[in-house]
Amino acid sequence: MSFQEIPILDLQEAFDKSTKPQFLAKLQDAVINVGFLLLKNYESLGPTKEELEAIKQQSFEFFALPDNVKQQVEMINSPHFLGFTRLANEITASHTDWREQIDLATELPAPKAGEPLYRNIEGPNLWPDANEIPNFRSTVETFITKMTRLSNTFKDLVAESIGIDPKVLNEYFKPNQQCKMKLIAYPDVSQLTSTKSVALDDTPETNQGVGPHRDSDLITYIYQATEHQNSLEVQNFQGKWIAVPNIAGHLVVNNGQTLQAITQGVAKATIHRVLIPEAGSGTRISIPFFQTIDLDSSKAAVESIPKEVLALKEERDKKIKDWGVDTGFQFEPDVTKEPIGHAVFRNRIKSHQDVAKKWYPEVLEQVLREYVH
Ligand SMILES: O=C(O)CCC(=O)C(=O)O
Ligand SMILES: [Fe+2]
Repeated sequence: MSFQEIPILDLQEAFDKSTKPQFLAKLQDAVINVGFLLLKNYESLGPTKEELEAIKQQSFEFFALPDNVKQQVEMINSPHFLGFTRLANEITASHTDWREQIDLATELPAPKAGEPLYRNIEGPNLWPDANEIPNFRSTVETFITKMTRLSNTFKDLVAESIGIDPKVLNEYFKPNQQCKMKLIAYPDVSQLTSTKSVALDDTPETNQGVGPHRDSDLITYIYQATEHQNSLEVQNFQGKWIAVPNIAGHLVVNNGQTLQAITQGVAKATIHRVLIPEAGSGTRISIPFFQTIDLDSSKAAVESIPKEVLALKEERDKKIKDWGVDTGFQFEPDVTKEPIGHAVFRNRIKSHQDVAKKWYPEVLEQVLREYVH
């Protein structure tokens, strides 16, 4: 039977010699057989309770800003796919996502002319007007700093749990590695009655906050900031949707396709989705942080994975094959052909076609030819 619940891990167990083996065993099982876990007791590296509360407050403030203020930082103004996406203007799995969001990242300069196009994934943020929301930038930057620190340690533990020397993983990173994040607001269904879908002729009857997808990054860390339950769901390998419990102080951690690719498929990038919050439950705020690797990396998968670990992967995949469940089209990285940035860039183009039309019309055309709705 495929997983029926999301395992909970206590990060402090990793820092005590007597509990580390059991921590790594639980982590290995989560990474190979689930693709998701809940993480607690991470404050020594990650954000504190107060810092989480602060970013939640800034999210509410940001989404409450007048439309014209939010639209000053609309993603269409950024060749780096950073900035605000208005409600119902994003597509996943051929349907409208009933959410609004702002994409933010480690503050980096834009690439120079002549560099590969995909390096435009990196660049400066579009910060909302500080007169309107004065504490926004500093709160976001603190959050990025803390999450970067936590994720740097956590990826080493993930590597260790599947028998990879963490030093090998470090070769996929560069100094000042970009990390990305989003503040997302999912209005509850009662707030969506007069809203029109921008991208497609769709209605909230799809119940799609965000459609089924795999993340394309290395590892994602999600802070479910409001108390909504039964919103974020994970598809187990028999096709059953399992709700990710929302427990105060626990971060959701999940594998992305990059981790899957560089671990020879040992780590599974599990499909997940978000449902529209129930009427009267209020707007759901969620804050995912995406740990990414050097876009220029063409380094193939790690070779030095122990046989016992590869055997666990085979065992899992054999069952998935028998169950016959997998869905969704996405550009999957194939580092033997192109640097990882190639696939990441094309996934951004597919998700934000209006931005792509303005900045990369030719690549958009290619992407649309390869991708059938
Ligand atoms: O809203 C959430 O909790 C998760 C969102 C998500 O899966 C994503 O943006 O990739
Ligand atoms: Fe996701």
